[in-house]
Amino acid sequence: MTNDVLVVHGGSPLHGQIRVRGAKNLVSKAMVAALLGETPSRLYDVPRIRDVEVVSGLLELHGVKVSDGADDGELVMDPTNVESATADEINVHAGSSRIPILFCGPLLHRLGRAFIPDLGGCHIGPRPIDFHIQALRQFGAIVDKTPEGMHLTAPNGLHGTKLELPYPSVGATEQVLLTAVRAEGVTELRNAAVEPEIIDLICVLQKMGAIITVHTDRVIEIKGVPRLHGYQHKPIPDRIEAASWAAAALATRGEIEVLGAQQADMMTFLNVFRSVGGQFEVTDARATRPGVPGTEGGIRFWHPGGELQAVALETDVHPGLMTDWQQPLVVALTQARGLSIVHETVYEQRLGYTEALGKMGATIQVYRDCLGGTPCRFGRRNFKHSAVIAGPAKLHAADLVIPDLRAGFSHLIAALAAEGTSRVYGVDLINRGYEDFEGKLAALGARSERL
Ligand SMILES: CC(=O)N[C@H]1[C@@H](OP(=O)(O)OP(=O)(O)OC[C@H]2O[C@@H](n3ccc(=O)[nH]c3=O)[C@H](O)[C@@H]2O)O[C@H](CO)[C@@H](O)[C@@H]1O
Ligand SMILES: C=C(OP(=O)(O)O)C(=O)O
Repeated sequence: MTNDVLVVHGGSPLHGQIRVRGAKNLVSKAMVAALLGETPSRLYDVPRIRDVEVVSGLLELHGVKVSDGADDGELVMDPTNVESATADEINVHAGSSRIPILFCGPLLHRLGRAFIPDLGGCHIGPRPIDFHIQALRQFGAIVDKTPEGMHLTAPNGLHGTKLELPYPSVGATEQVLLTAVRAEGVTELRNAAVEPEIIDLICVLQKMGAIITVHTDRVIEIKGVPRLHGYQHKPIPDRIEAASWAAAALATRGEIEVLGAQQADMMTFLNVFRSVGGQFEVTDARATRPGVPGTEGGIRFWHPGGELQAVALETDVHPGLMTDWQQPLVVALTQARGLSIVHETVYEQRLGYTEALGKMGATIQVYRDCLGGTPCRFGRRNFKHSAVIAGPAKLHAADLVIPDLRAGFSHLIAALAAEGTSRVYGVDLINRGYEDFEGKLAALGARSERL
């Protein structure tokens, strides 16, 4: 049995090189897409994270054979037996991830019915699924909600439709894509999410035989096709993990090269990183002579010495600043001189973790008002979704309990930046989205051990 507590001896800069693999928020969706194909799919550079295990388990319950390919990180998914699977124990996956909701369309296409257990994922707000259900109903699904989950049928099949999302939700956009690709007729989705992970999922679906057009202004058009085949795909790298390590370099006054990190997907983050006073260099991949391996590209992030500067920032849908970058960045902002303002506009309860940073010596005040540029959906309601961070603060060690994935990583960074020895409880949650983070910490010279 593993002990879920990491003892972190903080106060030393992190230095070194680590590598990020395929993005958690693409890989899990690409795995679901494999269900839509009639032949096996291959995904490369898949990270060993808990969410991949959960989705593998779900696919297997539905009759997809999931196995490792010849290369490290290669996953082969063979969906040829889906029609004969019983999926009896689907409820064991209740609460473990948000991905089950994306099985609706693929299962309705293949089996004409689906059961979706209660969802999990990070507790960062109520996370309703009303857009998903509305969209599925518009495609022709009958959705019956019970206390254990959702039962769906499509007695007359699924048909293309015109939809407009009330907010450009990533999950609801993926729901529409995964349903529309094999629905009869054309689907037009307005106010769609256009995160790089969505575009990469569209690439996967196109490789499978789908016909999808991404228009300007968040409009996506999908022409349904009767059948799809398997794909081979190397996912976009994990830009959330890359930014998390970048923030760790800044908060600990260190230097980390993140191999695999891609500038184009991180532009907004890089602008903030530079505005705070962090420095980075994009190290492009270089080929060498034939027969000699080239070097892999990435981004090197470092603290240049001296003081960091306070900034005002607002999270938003793409191309805005990702909400998942917010928590690691805030730890770095505790070290910046002046008052930083953070307005979280994507999730209404994603600042709760700042309380623990306060116990470590950070000065952070949270507000219900929309501080910063634009009023958001959460203004004048009871959500503490803005924060003012006064720095620089001297962080000291503390006992911390990890509340969710990104907040967990930010607690870890805070413990690494703080003087003294912290105990971080519930650290296994970080494995949900960060591959071998303990190995990477060791490679960067961090001093930590399991209790
Ligand atoms: C596994 C995965 O990819 N997770 C990411 C995905 O989550 P996820 O897909 O769950 O996030 P969404 O983009 O759907 O959520 C954005 C906002 O829309 C709201 N909403 C969403 C659906 C719905 O039916 N009704 C509704 O009101 C949510 O409560 C939230 O306030 O995108 C988020 C926003 O980039 C990221 O933080 C998560 O890391
Ligand atoms: C919120 C996140 O993930 P999930 O949607 O899987 O809970 C995240 O990756 O930070």
